[in-house]
Amino acid sequence: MRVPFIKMHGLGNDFVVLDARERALPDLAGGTVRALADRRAGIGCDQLIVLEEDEAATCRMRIFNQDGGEVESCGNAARAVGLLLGQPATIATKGGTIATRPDDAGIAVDMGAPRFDWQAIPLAYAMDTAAMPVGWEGLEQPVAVNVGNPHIVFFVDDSDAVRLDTLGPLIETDELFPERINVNVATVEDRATIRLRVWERGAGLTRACGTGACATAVAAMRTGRTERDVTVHLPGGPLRIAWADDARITMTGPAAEAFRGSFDWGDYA
Ligand SMILES: N[C@@H](CCC[C@H](N)C(=O)O)C(=O)O
Repeated sequence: MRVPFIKMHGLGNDFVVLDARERALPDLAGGTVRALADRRAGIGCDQLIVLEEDEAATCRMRIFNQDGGEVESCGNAARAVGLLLGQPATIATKGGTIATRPDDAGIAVDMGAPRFDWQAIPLAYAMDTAAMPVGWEGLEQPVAVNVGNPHIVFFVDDSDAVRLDTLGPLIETDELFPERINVNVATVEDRATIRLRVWERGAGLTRACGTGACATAVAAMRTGRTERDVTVHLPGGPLRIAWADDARITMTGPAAEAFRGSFDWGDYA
């Protein structure tokens, strides 16, 4: 079976997008996702995205990390799919329904409302998620937030100096996080500007993470570090994040299509 795909990215966080709205795909096993996402032997991507029909929304977006696991949300993929859909659209995900619309700066996404309860992150046991009494080798007192998927945010003097390649996997898999976690290290440059690097659950270091930018901005706003409208600078470029009224988060930034191709399902099944 020949399957067409679209290679897309948001600030360098890249995706293989499969459109199963008109022609259903066979069941996606973790091994198939890993093989397709493999940068040496497969097509290569941080996340595999599958678009399906949805009864209530414009479409459903399923998100698979490079490690094969299916997850709840992906901010950069939301902008990429928003670009494909072209007009104001709603996208159902495991993490909730989000809304996209074209904007002068690319695609604007209504990402929904953040959650802060320890059970909603989720954490293994109760604690204050605004200043968690935990630490890993100098990274201390993080803020936890769920923006459809789980994030922990460390505010540090210089995010570029943090050994995220070794600390990221350690924290991601700590038993405090029953569903593992995305790890953000952020430096507040001023009250409207944040510098951010992200170790993504199931994908490792990426050029950008949209939900990481949302979680970090909300964590900074919630703890009084910034105003309610900030620019978050990731290695791949900037995203604008607003959280005006303690309700829904708006993320605005670019998305791009890189190329289209097709593959033989049997080569990866
Ligand atoms: N790259 C994404 C996030 C993808 C999912 C994440 N790794 C998770 O496991 O929750 C983004 O742009 O938000």
